[in-house]
Amino acid sequence: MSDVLELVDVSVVRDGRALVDEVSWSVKEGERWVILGPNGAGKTTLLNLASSYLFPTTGSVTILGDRLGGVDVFELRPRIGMAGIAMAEKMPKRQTVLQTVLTAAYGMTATWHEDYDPVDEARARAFLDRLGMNEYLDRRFGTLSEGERKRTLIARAMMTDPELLLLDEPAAGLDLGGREDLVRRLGRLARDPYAPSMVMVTHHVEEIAPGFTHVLMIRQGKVLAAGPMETELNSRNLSLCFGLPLVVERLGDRWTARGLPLK
Ligand SMILES: Nc1ncnc2c1ncn2[C@@H]1O[C@H](COP(=O)(O)OP(=O)(O)OP(=O)(O)O)[C@@H](O)[C@H]1O
Repeated sequence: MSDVLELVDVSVVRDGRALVDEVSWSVKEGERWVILGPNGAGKTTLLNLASSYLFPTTGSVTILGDRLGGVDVFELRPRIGMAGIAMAEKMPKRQTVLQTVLTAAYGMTATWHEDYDPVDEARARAFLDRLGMNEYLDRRFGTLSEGERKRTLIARAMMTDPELLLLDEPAAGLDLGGREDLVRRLGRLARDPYAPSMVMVTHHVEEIAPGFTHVLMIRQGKVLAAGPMETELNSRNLSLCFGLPLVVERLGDRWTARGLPLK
């Protein structure tokens, strides 16, 4: 299996502080990673490196075989799908759901008056259908609920047929039903052998969909644990990661965690 993403001794330093501190991490083809860590740990900074929107201060980042610094990022970016809050903010609110997804095929966020290829439109409809959005095709993006927006942006991220899919807190802000609906859909995607390699940032182990294979835990920019979910996602690592005693349990193909009561 080849590396989809490889970070070697990567640091990102701002104002004399390492936001990401000598991180070495690799994602191989077909793996589905979860990044866990407390607020401010450096999770989004890692995704920004992985999506080529941020260059490291030191160390090397290789994405889909191309090393950052030696490649035209505008050729690399269409090969990476990204869905997250930063992307939601860039989307024109008056654009319809279908247009929001379709514009990704043309590397744009806004629609112009060019004619779209019917093949692209069919693909956009199919991705939206897979994410349960086929009733909303003509709705304006700005009128969608949080969950509907997140599902639209995941469909959008799939549109360029990416080799690497990056999801930044896809379930944040969703109610219980919305979260469970999204987890089911992400689980279907994660188990699809034709789906791209995936990296998902989350704060909650309950949001880990079945089919995710590996976990990276970071704290204060440093890697605390990285490897297969079965061995690395345990109470010891999670407690060290979040800085309080936690118990993590596996229930079937899902995970749950809780803090121990105060004495
Ligand atoms: N451009 C910047 N200059 C200085 N500090 C920054 C910059 N960007 C991010 N930071 C800081 O770097 C740290 C890591 O930020 P990052 O957004 O990667 O964390 P995170 O793990 O995604 O956090 P959260 O879970 O709260 O979203 C934070 O303390 C943040 O304030």
